[in-house]
Amino acid sequence: MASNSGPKSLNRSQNNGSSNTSNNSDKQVIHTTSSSKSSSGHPPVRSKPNSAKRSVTPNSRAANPNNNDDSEPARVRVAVRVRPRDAEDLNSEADYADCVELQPELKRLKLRKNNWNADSYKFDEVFTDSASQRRVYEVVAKPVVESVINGYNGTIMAYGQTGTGKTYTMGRLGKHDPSERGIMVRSLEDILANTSPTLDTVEISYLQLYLESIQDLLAPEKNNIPIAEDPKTGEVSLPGAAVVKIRDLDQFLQLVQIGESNRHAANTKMNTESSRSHAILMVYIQRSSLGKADNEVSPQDRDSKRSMGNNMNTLHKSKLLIVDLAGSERIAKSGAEGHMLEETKFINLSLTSLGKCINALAENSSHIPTRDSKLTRMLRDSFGGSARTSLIITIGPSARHHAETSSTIMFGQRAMKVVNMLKLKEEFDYESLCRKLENQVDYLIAENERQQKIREDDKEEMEKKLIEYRNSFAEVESSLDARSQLFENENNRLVSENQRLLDELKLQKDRNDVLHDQVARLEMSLKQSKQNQLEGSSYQKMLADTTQMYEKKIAELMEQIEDEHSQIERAEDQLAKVKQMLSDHQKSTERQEKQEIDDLKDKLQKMCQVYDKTVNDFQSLKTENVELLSEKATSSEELQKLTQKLSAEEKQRKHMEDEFYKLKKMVAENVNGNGDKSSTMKEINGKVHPGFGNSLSFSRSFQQREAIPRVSKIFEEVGLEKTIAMLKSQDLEVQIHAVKAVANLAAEDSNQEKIVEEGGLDALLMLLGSSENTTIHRVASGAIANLAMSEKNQGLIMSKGGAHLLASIASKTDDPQTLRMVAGAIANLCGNQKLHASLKEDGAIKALLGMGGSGNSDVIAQIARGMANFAKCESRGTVQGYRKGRSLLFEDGALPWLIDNCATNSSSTRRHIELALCHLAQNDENAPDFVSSGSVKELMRISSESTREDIRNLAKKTLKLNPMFQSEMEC
Ligand SMILES: Nc1ncnc2c1ncn2[C@@H]1O[C@H](COP(=O)(O)OP(=O)(O)OP(=O)(O)O)[C@@H](O)[C@H]1O
Repeated sequence: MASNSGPKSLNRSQNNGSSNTSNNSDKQVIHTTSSSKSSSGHPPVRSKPNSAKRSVTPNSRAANPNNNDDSEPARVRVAVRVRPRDAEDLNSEADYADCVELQPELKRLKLRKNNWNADSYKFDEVFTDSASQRRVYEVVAKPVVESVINGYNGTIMAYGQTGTGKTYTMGRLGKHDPSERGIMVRSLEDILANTSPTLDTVEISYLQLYLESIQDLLAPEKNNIPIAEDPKTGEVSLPGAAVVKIRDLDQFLQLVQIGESNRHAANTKMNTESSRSHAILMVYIQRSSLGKADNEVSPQDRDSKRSMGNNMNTLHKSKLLIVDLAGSERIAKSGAEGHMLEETKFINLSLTSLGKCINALAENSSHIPTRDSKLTRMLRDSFGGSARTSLIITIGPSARHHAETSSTIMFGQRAMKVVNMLKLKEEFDYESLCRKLENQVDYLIAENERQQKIREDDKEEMEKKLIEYRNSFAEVESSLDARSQLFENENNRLVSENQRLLDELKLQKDRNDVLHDQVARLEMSLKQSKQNQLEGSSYQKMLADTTQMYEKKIAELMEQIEDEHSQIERAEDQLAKVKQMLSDHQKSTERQEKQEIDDLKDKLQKMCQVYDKTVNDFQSLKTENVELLSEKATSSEELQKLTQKLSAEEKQRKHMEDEFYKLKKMVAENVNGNGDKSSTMKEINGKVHPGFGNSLSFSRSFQQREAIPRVSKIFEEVGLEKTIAMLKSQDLEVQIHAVKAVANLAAEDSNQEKIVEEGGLDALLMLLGSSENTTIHRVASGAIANLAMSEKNQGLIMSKGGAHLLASIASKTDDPQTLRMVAGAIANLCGNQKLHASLKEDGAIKALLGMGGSGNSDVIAQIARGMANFAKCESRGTVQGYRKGRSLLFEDGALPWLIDNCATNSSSTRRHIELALCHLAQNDENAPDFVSSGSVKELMRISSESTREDIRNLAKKTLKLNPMFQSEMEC
């Protein structure tokens, strides 16, 4: 009930006109604002009357969809209840029909005006005399109770004539029969069931307003309790009243019982049990949002908590007033006198005042006379305020009280027009928050002190450890410095050592290659020597024949001398002696030569062994580079020893030659005395080739150890010209001896020019073309190979069809030695770029590659050398710009041959092949062949795996410069 001093906005009346007729009442509107509300228009409350366990409805606080600042309009709800007829009514044979006609299904009540006329009134509910206490509670009180539990203020009030059942409806305790329990008990039952005994608080005050004095029914000594009003909110409170916290329903029942006993009751004529005071039960509920799970707190509460920075305890404070008004009877009718009259006046005063306020509210008056009585002051919030209010008006059935009944009905009708604005009251629990913060501060202070103590205790220990750590760190640091320096020194040493080893390795490789070439040549010489050795017997025979021829000539001379100087016996004797001496010496020489040959054979055998050992050593050197130095030293030492031995042998041989010439000279001198015949010998000696007998290279000397004494005699006799002429001999044996002699001479550079001049080259080529003898082929090819080392001779060989002849020989034989010689000859020719086209045209390149089919490593080595020579010349020509076009080698299948043989075990051969590939790859016009044949991979392998750094660099450079190779590498 808002007063003029209260907020104007809270004064609302439903402007739907009068409801005293059925037509008007149909226009009434009941406002509902929440979909969660029950059918009665209020949020549901779970009722557990018989349950000892108290629980909170999870969503009970979500009833108000509006936020805290919004108000919700709610009209005062009014129900009418008719008391059953009592004994007096029965005695007077009063009938309802004489006064009211109930239409509960229509929620209407007809008040009979006379026998033919009645007024119909619409209420929110109409209870007949048979309505149960439970139903009345469910319909009238429970919605208000739910609202209060949810934080709104609420009022449930009974208004009616004395004896019509107000106290029965509101205050019945039902101690013996729970079904008899009235609204007070049932309300507390629901409140306790839906609040938390630990988090929420339920308290009550029980008062009566008697003679405009507020008395405390729980503390009767408290009388005339003043009403306090908050000037800002208009909140009414009774600070002097006892407030008792309710633990359970039994406690509440006891308290109410106590209060009832203290309630003043006076007999009146109308009702000896009549209540002469307004009884007011005030229930205070305080609910905390703390300690609840989010699903137990309404969204609004959660939002509110968040907006407060969380952890702020939100308190919902609400108040329920359950008012059992004193009876509203007429003074005259009640017959009250004296004190009772005074009571009645005050009762009527307060009720009249309440009626006026309600009328004013119903008529939307600007003045609400709330201050006219303490009752209206106390109920200020219940009518026109922020509380949800339900009013139950009680009427009797008797027509005798028609006027009171009518008055009561009209009171109820007017009350129905009052609309309150419900407002959720929420405040923060600063007290508990303060307590909590204080506790937290205490805890933090204690924790801080504890931590401080721990830190102080640890500080000294930490400082000690810090000093220790620093010392340790310094030690470690200096140790690290020392180790770092050590590592750096060691690293530098290793780097330089590595570089030195690399240099040494490179040197050793170079030496190895040189040595390998020497060994190859040595091997070739040895093989030739072997061959010569095999043919030694023929030379011996020839020597014997020669000797025999000399003896014959000597004999002839002697006969001539005898004929001419037969008389000179002394001379004959002397000659005989000389002859004897010569004979002896010849025999001796033969023995010596035989012995020499045997010795040379032994030495050759030993040398072969040394050679084999050297080869083995070199093989080991290839795989174990570490042993290279020692092995090479051994080999070199052995070779040096052999060279020295051979040199000694050569000296010995020369010595024997000199002795032999001396003897012959002596013979000659002794024969003719004046040396006339010596001219023949001189002539012979003069025809000896100037190079013959000169100091030769190691290999050359070695080859000639057996042959030279005999060959020298041949040349002494026939000379180079005749020897070359002997190449054309019909006698195969002579041809063979001659070709071998020429071949031996051709091995020496200084002899080559002379050989060519004397027609040796032509003769050799002729032999290649005409002879079918394998030895001739092999030896002649070898000789041509040697001659082909000279650029001048290369041109001659080619111009004389040498390449074609060599190719022809290659196609005829499968003798590896012959093939090796032929391949070597062609390989030498390949080193002359001017001859390339002819070589190709003459089939020499094809023949060269074809010889690889022999599988002989020596032949393959010569082919590889030829390819390298050819490719190198082409590359040089291309770079210098005098050559263009794709390599001539490719047409004869050189590239696949090179790729196929690239993995050879021979390092020398492999090096030649790698060189050939790299040179070929330098010509851009060869690149498509490389790409299409997949040979770029081999170039990539060479660039990273070749044992020769210069070849690796050449391959890298080639790959880098050619875009086709680059794109192929990216693929
Ligand atoms: N609905 C009811 N069912 C049965 N008995 C009832 C009912 N209503 C009232 N009574 C009985 O009627 C009598 C009067 O009721 P009650 O004392 O509650 O009236 P009242 O309106 O409170 O009167 P007063 O204003 O004088 O206090 C009581 O004996 C009560 O038990």
